[in-house]
Amino acid sequence: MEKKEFKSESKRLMDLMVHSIYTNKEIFLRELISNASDAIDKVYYKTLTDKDKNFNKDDYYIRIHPDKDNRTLTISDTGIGMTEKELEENLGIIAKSGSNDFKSEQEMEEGFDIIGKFGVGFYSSFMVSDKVEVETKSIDEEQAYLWVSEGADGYTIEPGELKSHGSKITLYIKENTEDNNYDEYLEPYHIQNLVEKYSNYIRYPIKMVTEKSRVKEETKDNENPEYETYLEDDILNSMVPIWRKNANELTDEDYNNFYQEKRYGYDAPLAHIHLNVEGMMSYKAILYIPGQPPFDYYTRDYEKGLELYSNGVLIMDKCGELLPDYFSFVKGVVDSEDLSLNISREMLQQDKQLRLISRKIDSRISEELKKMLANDREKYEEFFKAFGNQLKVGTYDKWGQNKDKLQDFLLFYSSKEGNFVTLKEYVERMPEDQKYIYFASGSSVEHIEKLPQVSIVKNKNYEILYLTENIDEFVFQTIGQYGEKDFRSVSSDNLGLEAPEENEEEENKEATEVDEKLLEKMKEIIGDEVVKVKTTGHLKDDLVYLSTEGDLSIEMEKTLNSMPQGGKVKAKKVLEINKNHPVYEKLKGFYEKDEDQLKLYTELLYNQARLIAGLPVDDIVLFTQNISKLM
Ligand SMILES: Nc1ncnc2c1ncn2[C@@H]1O[C@H](COP(=O)(O)OP(=O)(O)OP(=O)(O)O)[C@@H](O)[C@H]1O
Repeated sequence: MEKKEFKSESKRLMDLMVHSIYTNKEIFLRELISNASDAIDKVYYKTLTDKDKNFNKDDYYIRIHPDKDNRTLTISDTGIGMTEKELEENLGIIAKSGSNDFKSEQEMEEGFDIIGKFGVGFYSSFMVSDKVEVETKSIDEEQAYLWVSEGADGYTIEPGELKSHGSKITLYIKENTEDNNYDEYLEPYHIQNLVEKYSNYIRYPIKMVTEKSRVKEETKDNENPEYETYLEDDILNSMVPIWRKNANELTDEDYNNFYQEKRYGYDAPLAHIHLNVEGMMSYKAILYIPGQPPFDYYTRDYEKGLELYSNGVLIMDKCGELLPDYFSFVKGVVDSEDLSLNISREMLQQDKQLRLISRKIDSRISEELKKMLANDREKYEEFFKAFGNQLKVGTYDKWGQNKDKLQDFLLFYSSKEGNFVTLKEYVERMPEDQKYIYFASGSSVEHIEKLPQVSIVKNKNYEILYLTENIDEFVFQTIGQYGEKDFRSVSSDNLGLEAPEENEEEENKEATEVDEKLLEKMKEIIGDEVVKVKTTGHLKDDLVYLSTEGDLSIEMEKTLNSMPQGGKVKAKKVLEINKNHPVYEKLKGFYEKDEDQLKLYTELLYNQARLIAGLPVDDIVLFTQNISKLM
């Protein structure tokens, strides 16, 4: 029989599983049970939407069967099964391309937590097995198939023997090693514990035949009664959905386990919200704020939404209408008795009841975040690191219609304390004479810190917000004003600062005729790339920088021009020169006496300023030749 190869990335992942450094191997059972439960959900849904099919509750269950003699553990379900093509597509490739992102071998060795980040579902079974068989029959096909793999080498598919739809996964459990006791995955009591820990709220019965002991009926009146063992089919899980329970019956661990079981994320959630609403519209919901963004979160592939149940029946696994875009990271379930089972996507959009729920959800998430920001700053910063960009997008999205709501959730890095502050905190501690909320943009905090124009504002003892994300300046532009204070870039040609005291005299006698002519000449040399060349008395050691006139900053210019359809926008750049620097005196000396030197110096200064601003130098060879000339 032909052996097929896994697609290359799957092969790597498989290798990783087989030689797993991941200590939490037991999660394989949760993954397989969740897949089984999803497969039954799919049949259930099919029967609800297809009048010819009936769903008989007793026919749907998951069965676990450990067999110590053969060292196998079997997990079977009566779900939808897979066709041959689906087997190939689902188990031959890792559909979740995010797993492809896992980095170098070295990172793998260092314990790069790929499972924590992406989840590996079915493949996790190779952490505990030498060989895995999947026998499956699709509800839509007569023929069953058997998929077999011993790991990274590949897999085979041949006809199987199952007669009714569903899947049967057989794991050939590894032998014990020094570090790992694989035997326990064949122990019924251990399996029972794992199911309770990870899969307790799976909605279908998880059955296992267990051996029990009892007093023999005929000896029960004896002084020393005899015992006998017998087999009983047990249901291992409680099945009552967690959202139907009272919040006070549940612990954080229960909520976290449910989150894991539902595979909302593979991390621990930062917070959960349990809603139990009675009234015009009655519903229950559990919402989570995850700890980490899913691998595809900031891509187009990410689909927001909550699971929507109608009285315990899953009707949609990602109902986007329930969440505003700015909270698209939230995961969870909503279950309402008042929703119709046959609700369609189109109807959902206009559904008043759903809008009622979504408004409530929106306000509860806001409340939760406010609480976190006020009471647990560390956690909030962790949250913001993960999802802050989404809140920023939300602030400027839709013409800023949600800015008032979202602006207080934003954090920015502050020059003052070297940590993150809110706009409120910034404005509240502004000195009285400070006119603006100052910000500086650049690729990193380290880069921004060194900008000449930053030192100007810092010397005044004013706090500066450091913006390192492309979107940041657009957010400020959308917010416009905070606490009646305007935002002002430190690269603006008008910083609203008093003239430096020690230079006051200098400042006043400014702009002699020579100065003016010199600056005009320099502007002429540089050409249209700048709108002006001017002097500044605010710089200490630095010689030049580029400021801008008007609303469009250099950072915005970069961002806009890097977009796929980005046109050629141009910020109105101003070359600012430190008039107290000896080089400025030199320039004055060159004026009218040595035009070539003036040209050389001007071009060098302009290009230096471009480099400081993170802009490319047009003719880098000429630039270096010019430096060489001076040297
Ligand atoms: N017991 C099963 N019955 C039917 N289909 C299954 C079963 N197990 C897995 N599959 C199919 O194989 C696919 C891949 O499973 P896998 O566990 O690797 O990822 P997933 O469940 O899609 O993702 P994740 O585990 O990250 O949520 C599933 O999406 C499903 O279509």
